[in-house]
Amino acid sequence: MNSLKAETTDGGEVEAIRPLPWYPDNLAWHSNFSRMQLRKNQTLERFHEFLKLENEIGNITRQEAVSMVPPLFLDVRPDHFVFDMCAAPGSKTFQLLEIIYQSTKSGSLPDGMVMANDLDVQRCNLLIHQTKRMCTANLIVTNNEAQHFPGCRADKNGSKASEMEIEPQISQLLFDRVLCDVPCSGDGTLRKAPDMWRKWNPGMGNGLHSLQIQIAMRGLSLLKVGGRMVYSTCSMNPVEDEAVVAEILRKCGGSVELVDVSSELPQLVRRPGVRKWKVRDKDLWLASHKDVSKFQRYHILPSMFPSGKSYVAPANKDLEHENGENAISEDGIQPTEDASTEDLIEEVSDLPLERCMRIVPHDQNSGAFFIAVLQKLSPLPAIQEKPCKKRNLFKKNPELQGKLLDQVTEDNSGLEPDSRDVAVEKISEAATEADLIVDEPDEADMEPDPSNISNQDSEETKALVNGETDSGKAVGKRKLQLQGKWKGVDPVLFFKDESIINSIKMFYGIDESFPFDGHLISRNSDKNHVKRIYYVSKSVKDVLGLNFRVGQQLKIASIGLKMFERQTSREGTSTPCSFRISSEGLPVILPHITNQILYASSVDFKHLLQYKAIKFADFVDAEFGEKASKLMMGCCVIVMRDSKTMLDPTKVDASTIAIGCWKGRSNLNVMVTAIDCQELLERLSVRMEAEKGSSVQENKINVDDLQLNGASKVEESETTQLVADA
Ligand SMILES: C[S@@+](CC[C@H](N)C(=O)[O-])C[C@H]1O[C@@H](n2cnc3c(N)ncnc32)[C@H](O)[C@@H]1O
Repeated sequence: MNSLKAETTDGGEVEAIRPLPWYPDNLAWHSNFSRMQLRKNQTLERFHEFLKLENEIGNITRQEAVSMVPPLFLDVRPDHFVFDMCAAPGSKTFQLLEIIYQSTKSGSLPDGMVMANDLDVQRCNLLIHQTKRMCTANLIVTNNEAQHFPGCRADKNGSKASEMEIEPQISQLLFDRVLCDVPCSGDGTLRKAPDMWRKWNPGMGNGLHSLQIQIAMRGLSLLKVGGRMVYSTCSMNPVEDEAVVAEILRKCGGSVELVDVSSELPQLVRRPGVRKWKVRDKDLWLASHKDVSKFQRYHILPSMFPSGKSYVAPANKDLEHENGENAISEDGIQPTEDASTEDLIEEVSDLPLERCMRIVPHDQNSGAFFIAVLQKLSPLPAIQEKPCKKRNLFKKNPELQGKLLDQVTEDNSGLEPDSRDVAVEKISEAATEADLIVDEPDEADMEPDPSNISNQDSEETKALVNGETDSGKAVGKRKLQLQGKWKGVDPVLFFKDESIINSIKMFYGIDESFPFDGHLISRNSDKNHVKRIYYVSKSVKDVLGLNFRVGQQLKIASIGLKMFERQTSREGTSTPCSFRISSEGLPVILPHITNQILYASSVDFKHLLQYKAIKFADFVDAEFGEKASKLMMGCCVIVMRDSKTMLDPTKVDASTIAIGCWKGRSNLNVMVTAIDCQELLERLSVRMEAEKGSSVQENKINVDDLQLNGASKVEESETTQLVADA
């Protein structure tokens, strides 16, 4: 750290890395070094290399500073079930997992979990890659439309689902916390993405407004009463921000509160949300829905304005020219192309939107972000709890349908002759805005009746966690789903092959305290060809035990922690257990392994990492070599001996260094990737130096200062941070 402080580049003082004042426990750091400086200066280059390595391993995450704010306002606890609705590429998901793991002892898993969802498959893959570094059994990654995220029903027949807190009337999985970081026009990133200056136009925000409302509403319907949801965008456009928040507050009619969080994170400089704004459509400023012409009416919605009020044009009154240019409102206000904003009478919202937060770049040298914290006070009005079907819209209100249809047909006299259907669709939208939807789920949305599921089916059904269906009649369809044949998604199956599970338990001497039952997952419906076995936490297991609604498949892209991998034996020898322990899973199962485990001196451990394979006779500690030669053929675990493990070998914690090896006929082979070996060697040299009591040499970065084994964050450039794995 001191060497970084002293560094000068290009003749000028370079500010050393510093903690972000608003991030709790100094866990986020900022640095002003440019990429050029990091490359040119030798000390900084080493620092850069260190950052890259630790980022790859998952000890540090580089991230936009303000992008880390929304999870902080979620007030997440380790036992929380958290839903990250639009999660890719996953920086906030990683942060949420870190918080959940914060006070969890090594070798045990937190009680909570994170469900991270994103619609975009490729971005989902980035998210999976990003969160893989966390090595967590408490994560489900899904690939669904957030606004139609499947609901699920509690299994009333005593499955684990019943242990979860489920609102009885709604009977679906509910979350303690929801992060709703919606897709937005992204103008808040203009500083770091100058390209945005050319691409941006106000239509981008207008086009996203409805989707943002739908996603936020779905988030609130999946939130527990008493739970918190954070709505955020990296846009400063009120149409995507305050207008969305105002509309959801109106729709929720008192069941949701916009929380005043002015006393939380006091060092974060923020500005209050706005209560008045105008809406831009192409080159027109619109102050109220009154100003909206009939041609604009289908993309400029009442909810975009501060009052949220809809003004339907009076019949037979032509409010604008045929070409739709200059709209004249009922008040006679005529916005023109060069209308100045002062000419228009502004609406002011009567909602406490000043409780929203606007973070602007020039306040604390960051990107821009909008954040609103919402709390669910009571169940939402029934109408909002389920996604609605437009075709059922007027089932209970044919009169209204007739009235609106007449009006639309009249209003749309200029439309193509066959556009009546389009018009009906538009009425549906208008009615949705006016909360006139009659919510009647059609058959495909009906919940399966658990009493229709036989015992055997029930087992099978529980085994299938990816898109269950059972109406009693639809067994054929369900069988197909059980085999995981639906498009593009691997099935998620509980792994129950007793012979394999027992061979693993016996071989590694896994003690009884380690819960296997129902925690193992495979993604291959052919039992004989299971290559990987994943481990899931109790929380994830419980979610999988729920019955997701018929027709609403939960598309699971990734789940749990890769714990065991099938290993064909080397040297043609047979081994009693065909599954090796994967590096990712090792920290979780390590405290429970009693066979095939040895403790090596730091010197021998270092040699293993350096040379990757060592003959038994070549170990410095001959006794260790002897013990290694007596291990069973196959996978084994080598732990680095330190003062703690010397006294009690079962005392492993976050600082314990262990690797998977292969015990062959004459040597031990390391089964760790090259990058992991490199990181472990770095860590080892720091540890060995510390043990020797010697101070760290000059010009060498003290990685402990940077909290190598967790917990530091450093900003690489103006807008990039490094977040450590807690
Ligand atoms: C602002 S980004 C999310 C950033 C993310 N929370 C993070 O911190 O890394 C918005 C994400 O929403 C996704 N998205 C867009 N439409 C969606 C939808 N209908 N349902 C779910 N995700 C959607 C996009 O693919 C994009 O990854």
